[in-house]
Amino acid sequence: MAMEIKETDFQKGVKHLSENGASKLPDKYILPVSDRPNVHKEKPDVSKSSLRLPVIDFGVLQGPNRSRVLDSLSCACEEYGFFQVVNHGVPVEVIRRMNDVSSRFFGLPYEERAKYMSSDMTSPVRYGTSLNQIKDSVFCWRDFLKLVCTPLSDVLPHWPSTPMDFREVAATYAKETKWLFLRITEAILESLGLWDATATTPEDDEIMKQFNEGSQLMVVNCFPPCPEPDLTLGMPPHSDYGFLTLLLQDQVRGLQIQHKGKWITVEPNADSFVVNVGDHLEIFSNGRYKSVQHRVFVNPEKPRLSVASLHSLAFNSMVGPSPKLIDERNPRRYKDTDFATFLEYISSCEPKKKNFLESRKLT
Ligand SMILES: O=C(O)CCC(=O)C(=O)O
Ligand SMILES: [Fe+2]
Repeated sequence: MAMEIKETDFQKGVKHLSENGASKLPDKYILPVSDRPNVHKEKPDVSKSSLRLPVIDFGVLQGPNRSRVLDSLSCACEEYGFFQVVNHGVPVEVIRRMNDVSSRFFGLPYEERAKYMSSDMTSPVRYGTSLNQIKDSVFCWRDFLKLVCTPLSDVLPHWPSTPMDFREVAATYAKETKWLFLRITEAILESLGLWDATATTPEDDEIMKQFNEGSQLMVVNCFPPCPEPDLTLGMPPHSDYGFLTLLLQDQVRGLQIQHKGKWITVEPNADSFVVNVGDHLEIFSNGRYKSVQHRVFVNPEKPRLSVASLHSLAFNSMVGPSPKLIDERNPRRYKDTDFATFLEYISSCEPKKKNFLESRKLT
């Protein structure tokens, strides 16, 4: 790279570096050999290293053959911790507009994006780079915009005001994904024997009320082209904190999940949502459904964008294994947890070196 790169440049993020013509990856991003993605050098044998996630047809789920889809759903959550939802009912136009406004946001001049930078983890909007730009010793090749979505009317005035249609488009997208999350959650609870779509009880209504009033966070991830993608990652291995994540990824490959001890690339599928089990659902299901580690590799030519919508119970509520899933054969496997415990845990050390879920396991 022609220019000399200073710490202040790293803090400005990877969009800034890539726009300033970085032709070599700065040391700040170079991972130890054992942590590198290893996907660009070898010509991947697609059948071995990539995967089409189990497909959940949402239209069929809402019809007379629901039970068949519930079986596939529970297999997917047990075996992969990931599935894709097709025929999901979120209008294609809502998705297209969200992708479009997100890329226009990242196309704004750096100064405009930087208005939303904050080190306050609870801020309703937070723009930044890497995973934790204060603590990470090695940076990852990712910029992000985090939007707290609950309660929407309180947070909306804090969201970016440029591009002009940002708030309207992102709020519509947030509402649509919340609706889909609630319907998928009903199916997940039913697949665990904890909810019945044909005969809901006051107890069922109460649990869905808690999810309805739960918290939602959206993260727009921007992965610009990277000069030496073999040496770094867009996101290091992690699991998602909440109950479920609904992920919109574009047509550029990048997402990999841990499956049978290997990193497997998830094949993008247009117009579908990738949904994954988060730490809270693993705990709530007493270990039956798996919150699986995943990571993102980056690309030498193509920019990649993803929008993750993360859903959990309200920030102050406790999550523990459902009493109905604990018995003599299945003893309680996790301690109860809440958001404060999580924040305390991740701020105690470099996040990617730690595994919150492991710390919740009873041995
Ligand atoms: O970009 C992706 O495919 C994954 C993003 C992700 O894992 C996250 O935002 O937690
Ligand atoms: Fe994730």
